Amino acid sequence: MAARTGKQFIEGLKDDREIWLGNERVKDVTTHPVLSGSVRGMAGYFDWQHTYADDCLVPDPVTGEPMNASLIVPRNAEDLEKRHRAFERFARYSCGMLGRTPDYVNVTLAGFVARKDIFTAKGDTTSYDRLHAFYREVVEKDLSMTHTIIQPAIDKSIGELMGLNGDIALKAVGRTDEGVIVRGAKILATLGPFADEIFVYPAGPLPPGSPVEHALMFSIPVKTKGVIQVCRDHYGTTASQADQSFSSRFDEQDTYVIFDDVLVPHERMFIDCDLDAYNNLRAAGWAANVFQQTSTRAAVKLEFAYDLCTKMAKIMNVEKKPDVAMRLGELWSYSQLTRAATRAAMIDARDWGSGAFFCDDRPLRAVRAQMPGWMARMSELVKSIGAHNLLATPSLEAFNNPAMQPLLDKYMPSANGKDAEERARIFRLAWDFVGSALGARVDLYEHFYLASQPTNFIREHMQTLAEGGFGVLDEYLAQQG
Ligand SMILES: Cc1cc2nc3c(=O)[nH]c(=O)nc-3n(C[C@H](O)[C@H](O)[C@H](O)COP(=O)(O)OP(=O)(O)OC[C@H]3O[C@@H](n4cnc5c(N)ncnc54)[C@H](O)[C@@H]3O)c2cc1C
Repeated sequence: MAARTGKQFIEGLKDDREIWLGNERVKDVTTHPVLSGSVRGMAGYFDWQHTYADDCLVPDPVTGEPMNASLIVPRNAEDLEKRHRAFERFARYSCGMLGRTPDYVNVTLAGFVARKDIFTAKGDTTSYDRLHAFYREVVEKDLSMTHTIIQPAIDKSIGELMGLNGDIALKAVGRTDEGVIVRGAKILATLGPFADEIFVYPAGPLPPGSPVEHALMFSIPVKTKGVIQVCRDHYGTTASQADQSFSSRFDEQDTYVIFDDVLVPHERMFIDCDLDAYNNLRAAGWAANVFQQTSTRAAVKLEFAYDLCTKMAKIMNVEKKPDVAMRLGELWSYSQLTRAATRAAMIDARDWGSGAFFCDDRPLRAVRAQMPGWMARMSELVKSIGAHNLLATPSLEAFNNPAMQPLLDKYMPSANGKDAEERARIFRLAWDFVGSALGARVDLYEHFYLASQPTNFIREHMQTLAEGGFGVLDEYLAQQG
């Protein structure tokens, strides 16, 4: 089965996965009253790839069947261009509100597959063969993957694998003929309850001297015995799509994952207690590969925010008022800087080794480091432009009520000649975007999903320091004689 439909995606979720929501073990995520709206939203993504097949699907080079373009193993500029079109189209499905549509982890996996050299550095191809076989399974079954890669550092005063942190962190604790037994936790797994596979791979290098048992990379079905997912409160609602366009469909959920003595079959273990492979993988172009997807989503989301804010301003007749125009221009600049960085990164793409053709990572890393700040500012701008109007928003169902409708039409119209219903629709959408419970969660997501802003700034400076800076100062000083 190649590129699935929404219906096929939903069928795939009907199993005995262990998902806890509050104190309830969810029997079936697809029919659960609180979660089913999210299932519908994610099913829509799978239908979307067929609706926009020209952008989202490419022929699988092995079978010729349609395949999600995010699974292309990138070998040249044309591959990057094709998958860029898919990222763009997928981001437009939710206007960037869904951070973890399956193309995110697909592109990660395809990037790892492109770096065969890292897995075969010691002359053994077993790990790579397993990874490649898994990749083929993802392509042919169009599986949806979550990833969970961060150690649950509970005590932030010590290292991520020290003391209590090390006790809780995921590690190999035993072996059988069938595979490796793993125990411990990881944070978080966005999309976890709605994924087919849970993919664990290196988040960053482990400190020198770390126990090798933590150096793991594998993927297993979400339904595997012992994989326990603890949900946060769900912010998806049962409201109509018209009233809460995002919250009714796009809460992708974030779970805390416990691996309670889980058997990982050998054929699904890609890095088995190998510190070198673990520590080298991320430096082998991970950011250059994945940030093409994340920056494309960010650009779409920022452009959506610009359009939304401009529409709100027009409804109030203030789109040319200097203080509002200044804020709209600020928002525009974030969106276009993100676009420009993505395009520049694609233009300067190169072979990173082993024929892996990834973007130039520098513009993408720069944008990534800024993005938590830009997204926070975006939320602030939506709120400052929308102001009280974000709450003066009758339900769209109220317009069907003969007693309410004339009142709403008379007292809550737009300033620009559009009707009251249009006004309510736009301001409701804006509130759902940044002010609802889901909006607050998405704000947190943007702050942390690719590490916090301080972590990014520090990392980029340290890398540039190690590379010797830009050389501009030395060149100038040399001119002075
Ligand atoms: C909604 C959401 C979804 C997520 N989904 C996933 C997922 O699907 N898979 C996954 O593996 N992980 C996921 N994560 C986890 C994410 O990877 C971590 O949150 C991330 O690694 C940051 O770690 P942290 O939360 O401990 O924050 P930290 O980076 O420790 O930051 C905590 C605070 O300390 C500040 N700070 C950090 N370092 C410094 C410094 N050096 N100097 C000054 N201040 C500093 C930060 O600004 C912040 O205020 C998700 C997180 C969120 C919030």
